[in-house]
Amino acid sequence: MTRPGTFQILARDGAARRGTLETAHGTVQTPVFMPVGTQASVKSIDPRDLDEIRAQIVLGNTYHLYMRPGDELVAQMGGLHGFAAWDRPVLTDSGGFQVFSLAGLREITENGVTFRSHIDGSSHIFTPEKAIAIQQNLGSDIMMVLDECVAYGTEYDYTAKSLEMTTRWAQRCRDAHPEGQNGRLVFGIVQGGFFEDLRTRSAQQLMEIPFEGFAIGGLSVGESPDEMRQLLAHTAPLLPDQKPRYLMGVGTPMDILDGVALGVDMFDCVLPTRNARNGTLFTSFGKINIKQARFRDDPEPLDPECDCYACRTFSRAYLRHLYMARELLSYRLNTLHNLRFYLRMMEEVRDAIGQGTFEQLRARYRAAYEQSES
Ligand SMILES: O=c1[nH]cnc2cc3nc(NCCN4CCOCC4)[nH]c3cc12
Ligand SMILES: [Zn+2]
Repeated sequence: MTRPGTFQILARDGAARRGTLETAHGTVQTPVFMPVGTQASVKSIDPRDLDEIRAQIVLGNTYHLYMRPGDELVAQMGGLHGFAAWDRPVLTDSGGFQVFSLAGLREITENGVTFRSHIDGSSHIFTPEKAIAIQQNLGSDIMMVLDECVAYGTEYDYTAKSLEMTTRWAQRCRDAHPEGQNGRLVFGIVQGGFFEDLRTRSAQQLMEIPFEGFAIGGLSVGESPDEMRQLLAHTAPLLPDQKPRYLMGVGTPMDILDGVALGVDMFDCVLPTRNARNGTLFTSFGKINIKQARFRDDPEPLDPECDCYACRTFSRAYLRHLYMARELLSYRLNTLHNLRFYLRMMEEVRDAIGQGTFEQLRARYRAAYEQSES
């Protein structure tokens, strides 16, 4: 087995790269989209479904699993792989972002972030060492450092100080899980808010530390699509060419294609699974909402170009009925379809980079997604 952490670039098309990333639970073909399984489950579908739609790697959230059922219990049950019967790679976020967006009464000190549980109000602290220890208990293949994701609009001085602390925390995370330890990987996270000089400083500091990959954090936090793309265009090329680049929390189909064009290799987002549950479905002809009356007696498959179980088996009329009746099957079929849409798009992306036709692919999706706001 090739050493975990090995990242090979197989083809390039402009700044877009097609590659493979080795992990302790197998090889990941990049660019890759990671379905989000916050509480050790990708909501409403099971590991057999994930296999069928050809998901390669899923994301778990450290904060949620630490809170419930507890990382010690997950470790006892064989880590996320044993607990959730998923035998492919898992990436876990470090919990920092969720603490800032979910937990109450937070305080940030050099040692870490203290907070109150959003479930029962009990108080806790995440230090860099604790964040890594939790992810080790979860059996994560790719662990994220504990970082401070500053809110959109944070002023320069605070952002500058924060990125310095995030770098110190990153070093402590690497020290807590040295390179190569039991085949698990640790990724640094670039911060620096929306200031290009601070992004450069954060990237330069983090690249001094031997991470197996680098994430771009602090984006998709309420900024405009143009602001995100501008910061991405500045930051992605700063990161080591021979290491995977991961854009956290992104995004719409067009955000992902634009990210690939700027040299990003890994993505995660709740959009396909969250939108599935409110009836918003991604198709090769744009985004639709299945509850619209026009689908009431439509006998056609949701998306004739999609190979998922929902599109092979049922009509739009049936999918609309299930949604209007709030049948649980609606969540399952809509989720299967939306995730398959994202995963099939990534398959097309990887093929297109290999053939030098990525820009044509991007233009095709833009034609379908420009008008329906992404
Ligand atoms: O700096 C970060 N550090 C560690 N984890 C993150 C996760 C992140 N997730 C988002 N955005 C998620 C935005 N979603 C878009 C769809 O609707 C739900 C929110 N931005 C993120 C930034 C970070
Ligand atoms: Zn489908």
